[in-house]
Amino acid sequence: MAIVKLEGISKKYGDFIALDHLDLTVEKGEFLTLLGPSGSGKTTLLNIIAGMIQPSSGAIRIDGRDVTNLPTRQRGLGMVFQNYALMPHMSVFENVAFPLRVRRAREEDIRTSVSEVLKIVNLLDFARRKPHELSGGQQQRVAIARCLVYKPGLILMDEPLGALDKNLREQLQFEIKRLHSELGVTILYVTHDQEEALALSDRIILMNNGRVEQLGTPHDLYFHPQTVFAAQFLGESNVLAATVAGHDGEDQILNGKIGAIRSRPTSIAAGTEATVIVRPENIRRLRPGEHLSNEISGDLIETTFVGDATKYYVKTDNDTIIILKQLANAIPEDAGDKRVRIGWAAEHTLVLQKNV
Ligand SMILES: Nc1ncnc2c1ncn2[C@@H]1O[C@H](COP(=O)(O)OP(=O)(O)OP(=O)(O)O)[C@@H](O)[C@H]1O
Repeated sequence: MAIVKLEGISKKYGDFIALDHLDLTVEKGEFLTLLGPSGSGKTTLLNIIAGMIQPSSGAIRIDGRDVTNLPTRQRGLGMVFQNYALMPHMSVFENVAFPLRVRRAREEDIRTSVSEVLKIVNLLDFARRKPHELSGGQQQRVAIARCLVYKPGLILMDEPLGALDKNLREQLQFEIKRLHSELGVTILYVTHDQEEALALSDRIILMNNGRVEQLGTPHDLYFHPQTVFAAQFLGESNVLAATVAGHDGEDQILNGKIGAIRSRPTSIAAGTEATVIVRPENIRRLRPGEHLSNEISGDLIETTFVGDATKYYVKTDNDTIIILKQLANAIPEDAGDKRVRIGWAAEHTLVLQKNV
């Protein structure tokens, strides 16, 4: 288990700033995910920690030791990448044994350790096969075993499941999560897949243009996004412009194009322009006689079935498109109507200062 500390890490390519003065502490035994769109700096950061890219400025400490100028092999970490990089002419056993042979381990210890990790990744019966005789998911498990075999305290994973289909990804996500809790190793994981980040991580760093947009638990990022970017990157959002008007009883009132919007009180002063965010899954189609703090009428212009849920696109009478999502088994009886009334509770209105 390792603690990683990054202090003021920047990386410039000519005039282009790929990473902008980044500070970060990865706690011992933590599963921390770097999430962000393509080009946001995730791989650059991981490669700087690995020692494969030199930062333009800043320092990296692993377990208190300044490793900024140390080569990769002296940093005491393991790496798993998207292209498994297995040696094609070697058996599964020999691929996994390789890091131990490089470290000149004893033959007997090699046999014990390799068998142990192959058992952990459920590949003991495949030890004699060559990589081309394995599926993509099995090959990736060999790559993970090869990393685990020398028991690094810190494992860096860059889109390790990127090449796999959805079912296999989910299966291996589960296995990686199990390995993490069983071995107590610190894992730094790169993905651009928000669902994967939410499913695996203790904390997520959301990256945007070489900077940390938000750092927090999956729950924090999903339920308390601090910026419109965060709200739109994790999950879906309806984003509406509004101005804080004042209070009515327990609610704060905002005025937007769709009319008055009710939220829980915030510290944003009356008269301030704000951005209102409402998650599609928090908006419901209302049955006759049913009421919520926020209600709007409109025309149902599109319905999309997405398997476990149905998405409705409603055009309000003031020409705003609102998306709502309901579990597939929760479709109201009047599902055929074009004219609909939709609503959400005040506690589901998220209010952000404008321009964040
Ligand atoms: N050697 C290089 N020279 C110039 N620019 C580079 C170099 N390597 C990376 N960049 C730029 O730095 C930025 C960050 O790249 P990086 O690979 O870290 O992004 P990423 O978030 O991992 O993206 P992806 O999800 O597509 O892998 C990108 O805009 C990229 O074009």
